[in-house]
Amino acid sequence: MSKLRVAVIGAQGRIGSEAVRAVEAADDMELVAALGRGDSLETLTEKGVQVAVELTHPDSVMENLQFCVTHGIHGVVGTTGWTEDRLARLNSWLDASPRTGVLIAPNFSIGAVLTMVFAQQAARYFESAEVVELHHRGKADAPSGTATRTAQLIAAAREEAGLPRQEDPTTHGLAGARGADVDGVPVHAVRLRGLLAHQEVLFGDTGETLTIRHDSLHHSCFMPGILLGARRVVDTPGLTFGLENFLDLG
Ligand SMILES: NC(=O)C1=CN([C@@H]2O[C@H](COP(=O)(O)OP(=O)(O)OC[C@H]3O[C@@H](n4cnc5c(N)ncnc54)[C@H](OP(=O)(O)O)[C@@H]3O)[C@@H](O)[C@H]2O)C=CC1
Ligand SMILES: O=C(O)C1=N[C@H](C(=O)O)C[C@H](O)C1
Repeated sequence: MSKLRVAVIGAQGRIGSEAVRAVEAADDMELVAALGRGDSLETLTEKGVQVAVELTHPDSVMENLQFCVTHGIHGVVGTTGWTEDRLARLNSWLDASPRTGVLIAPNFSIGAVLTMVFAQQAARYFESAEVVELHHRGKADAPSGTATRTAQLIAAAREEAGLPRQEDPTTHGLAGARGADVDGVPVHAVRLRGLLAHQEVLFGDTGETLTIRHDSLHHSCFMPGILLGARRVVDTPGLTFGLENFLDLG
């Protein structure tokens, strides 16, 4: 069987360099391009790339994906900073290229995906919920894509269960002290040298709290998810949001 022809965009970055090694080590894949800033996207078509793994920057991802989708190259996207407007633009490119698939994964690590699933399950049972995400000092976006997605899932689960929007009793405070409001769920972002990627989801009700914590300790934790995404996206046209869609979570 022929090997999947894969490119990594953002190949010199923290996660991109790890992805290059992971694709090179995968028996069923061939790394045919490793692009950094300033490299021509035409390389992707010249090398016959089937799947581009996009791990760059919120300022770069849209241009890269527009090129990929319009040239029928599938995308596995870890880059964060997604908004409704950006998703709508991506969907319009996909509509015009109906056989092309794009996976956007706010987080490729199994533990982080499970954190989101568990948070979604717990949300209906607690009066209050907040998210704290902690990352390395080099991160461009806040809150993280994972924390944003987690808060959105919690908010949706609360709404489905008929819970009211959380009321904030704060009447005196500094701007930002209560975090960012993501669909009514406060999200707090910490940036600290020495950290990689960590998240705590805090739930509280009368007389008890529940904390769900996940720690990414090395970029290798994202690699099985990236490889799975590359294998699955070629048979999954359109936009898939979240790695959980490619996992058999029951
Ligand atoms: N979904 C997930 O599981 C994960 C997602 N991420 C996300 O991945 C993204 C990258 O993170 P990280 O590796 O830490 O960031 P880095 O800054 O370490 O790496 C990004 C790399 O992309 C390069 N780059 C920027 N623009 C382009 C472009 N147009 N073409 C090619 N290369 C480009 C940068 O070059 P230069 O240095 O010149 O700017 C840099 O080498 C972030 O959005 C982060 O949130 C990270 C980890 C896990
Ligand atoms: O920038 C990072 O490092 C990470 N970004 C992703 C996010 O924004 O959620 C995934 C993980 O947290 C690492």
